[in-house]
Amino acid sequence: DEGSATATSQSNDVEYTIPVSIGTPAQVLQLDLDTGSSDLWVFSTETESDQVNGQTLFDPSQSSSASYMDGYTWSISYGDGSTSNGDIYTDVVTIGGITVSSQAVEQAQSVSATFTRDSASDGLLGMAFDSINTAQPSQVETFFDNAQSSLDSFLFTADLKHNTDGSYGFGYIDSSLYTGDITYVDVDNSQGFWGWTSGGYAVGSDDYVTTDIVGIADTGTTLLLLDDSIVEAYYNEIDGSSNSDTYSGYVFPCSSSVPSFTFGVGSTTFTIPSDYMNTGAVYDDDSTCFGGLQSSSGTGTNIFGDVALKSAFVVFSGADSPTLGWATK
Ligand SMILES: CN(C)c1ccc(C(=O)NN)cc1
Repeated sequence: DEGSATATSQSNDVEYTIPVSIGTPAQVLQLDLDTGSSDLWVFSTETESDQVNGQTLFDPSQSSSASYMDGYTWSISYGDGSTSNGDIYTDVVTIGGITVSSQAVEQAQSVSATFTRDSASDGLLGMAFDSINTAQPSQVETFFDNAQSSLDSFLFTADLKHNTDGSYGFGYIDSSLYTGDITYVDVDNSQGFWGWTSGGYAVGSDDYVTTDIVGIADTGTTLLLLDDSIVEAYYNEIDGSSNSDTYSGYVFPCSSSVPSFTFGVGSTTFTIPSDYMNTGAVYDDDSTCFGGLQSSSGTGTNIFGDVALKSAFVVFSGADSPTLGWATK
């Protein structure tokens, strides 16, 4: 099978959600497809009511195909400190026309305030590797893994876009979505992520710096998070920029010009346009803008999040030796 789903940009590309159909009759939830985690979890009728804020709730009692996984629980924490936990049902799940008849659907019984505040997302669709799934007493498989036998090719693609809707493809590569060749790089999934190594970077039109940048491709992280040395070199080029305690990151006057950012992919490079590198004004001062590139020292892992991914057409190829493909668009 081959399928695709619209990736809806939420709140100026903070996250991208896709419609996911769960249960019989179908209950459709908007989930954040997240290549940086491996739990499929949903807001549910089991979620503490004071932690719900407009999200659509999955109701397993209304699904004739839901089956309780007795004794199973899950509990996850993300790089930004967000957490959620609960119990687990299996049910039929369909995404972009691809159906998994018995998918573990983790029910949130409790979520942290960051998830409560995120009213645009009814949960997460983890698409990293099974080794980091948090289910107990034994791990459950991702939708991608469960769908492998029905996908024409064992891969999914991400075509995320700036301030507009893009798409995720499942089981095939839509050649109309990119230009030129796809450059494939090796993936190190030993930590459960789509880990890869970029060969270097350039700030604006400055010289390219050859240096290995070991990171992960993470659709569930908004920003590009890199080593302090690179981040400092970047903000040195923006007048009036500073690393703000108030806003927990690099900010600059919205009137300042902002350079593009180039990163290496195999023997080629990708350039993130200047306007992707400015996420806009901070919440309480419309003359202060927040940068799309921030330090990775908080998470300890370099993360090629949406700011980087939306500059390319990206293939997540999940064979035994997984690879990442990158193409311009
Ligand atoms: C609070 N929310 C919506 C989050 C969504 C995704 C993540 C994440 O680290 N994904 N790789 C963290 C938090």
